[in-house]
Amino acid sequence: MTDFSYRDGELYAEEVPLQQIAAEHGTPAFVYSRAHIERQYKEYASALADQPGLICYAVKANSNLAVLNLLARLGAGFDIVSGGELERVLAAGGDPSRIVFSGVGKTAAEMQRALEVGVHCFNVESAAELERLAHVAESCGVVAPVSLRVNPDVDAQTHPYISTGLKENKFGVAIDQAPEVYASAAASPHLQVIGVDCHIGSQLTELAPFLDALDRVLLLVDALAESGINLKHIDLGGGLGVRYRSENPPAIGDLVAAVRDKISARGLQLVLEPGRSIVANAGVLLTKVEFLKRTEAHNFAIVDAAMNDNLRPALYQAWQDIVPLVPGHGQPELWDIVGPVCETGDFLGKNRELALEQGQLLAMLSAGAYGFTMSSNYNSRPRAVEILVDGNAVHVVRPRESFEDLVRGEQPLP
Ligand SMILES: Cc1ncc(COP(=O)(O)O)c(C=O)c1O
Ligand SMILES: N[C@@H](CCCC[NH3+])C(=O)O
Repeated sequence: MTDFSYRDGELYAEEVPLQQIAAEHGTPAFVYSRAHIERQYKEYASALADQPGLICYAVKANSNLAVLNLLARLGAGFDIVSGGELERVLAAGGDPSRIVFSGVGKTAAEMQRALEVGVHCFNVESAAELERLAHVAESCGVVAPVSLRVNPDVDAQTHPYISTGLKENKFGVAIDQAPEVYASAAASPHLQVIGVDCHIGSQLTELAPFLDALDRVLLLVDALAESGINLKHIDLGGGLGVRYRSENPPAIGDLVAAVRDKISARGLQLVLEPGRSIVANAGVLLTKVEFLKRTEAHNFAIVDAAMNDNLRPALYQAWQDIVPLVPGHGQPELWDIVGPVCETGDFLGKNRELALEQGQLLAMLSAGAYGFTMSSNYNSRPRAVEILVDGNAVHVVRPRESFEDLVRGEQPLP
């Protein structure tokens, strides 16, 4: 994580010591590096420089308006999965004509709004959704641009909860049923078929599953062309993994080069939907040790961040590094780093070798993706502040929720 580095024994975000941010803004706090987000996006942009297509950042990874605005200014498109994400992209200045709308359960109201603002296309995930979209388009008097998300039945070799391209997953139309669904889309006067989409999972650390899925989708593209349905683009989804611990995911450039090689002869535009690989290592979660508690079985460090701030360890047994902002003085021991939430599953890390003391500040690394966006108010805990560092500048891009925020708008019975 080059944008978060130790200098003189202290952890910095770009040019700012994280201790200073914790002192001024409190903990828990998500801190993002602008430079990191820009660099990752530009790596995709330069890999795709001579290739017509779109980089549609997956908003679910980190939907902070400042992050979206930064990406919009760099020319990004967006992959959204809800009406809420659509409004966030619009509020951040994103270009609707660069939005792809994914998700298995789009409501009629969400479809209508997306048609009103003119999204690039709907990634349709079932025959029933296609039918609904045709009705909504007809009632709005417009033609809806459609790309079918197909499920290629490929094992992405990732955690089962974030694998999406197997036939037992709920996502997409089974690839062998796709020709039939395409035929009905092509026959509708309210739909315009423009592409094909597939997304096989997240945190992929090998090229093979991407290319395997691509091969299967290209067979479909060719079969459709033979039946007179000519597609303009192929959307390969997101999913490129990052290093949390010792993973070695393919470089962005290598992934794009391998894909381009396979699609170049067909003159297709390439759409990608990266999320994690742009923002994961652009963020850390700062937290403070509230108490140390030694029991017969474990040493617990109870910190002020919890599963409501970062659900990934509880949900996927995900491992993210936890480091001190300034190294502790004592002997390192093994600690379970746990939060204040009343759940045994509320942990940020287990068996971490650290020299800890009460009041010490820690950073959970690689927390820029699926951190704040999966956070909740469970146990009526206010959500953390989000901060973006840009060189020397520190911007609070979403204030910490207050206890008052947590009760606003709710009414006791009259
Ligand atoms: C349809 C779709 N596109 C893109 C992404 C982004 O994935 P990642 O953050 O792994 O790049 C996801 C999440 O897995 C997704 O479901
Ligand atoms: N939320 C997941 C990724 C899921 C991607 C959404 N399809 C994670 O934190 O790793």
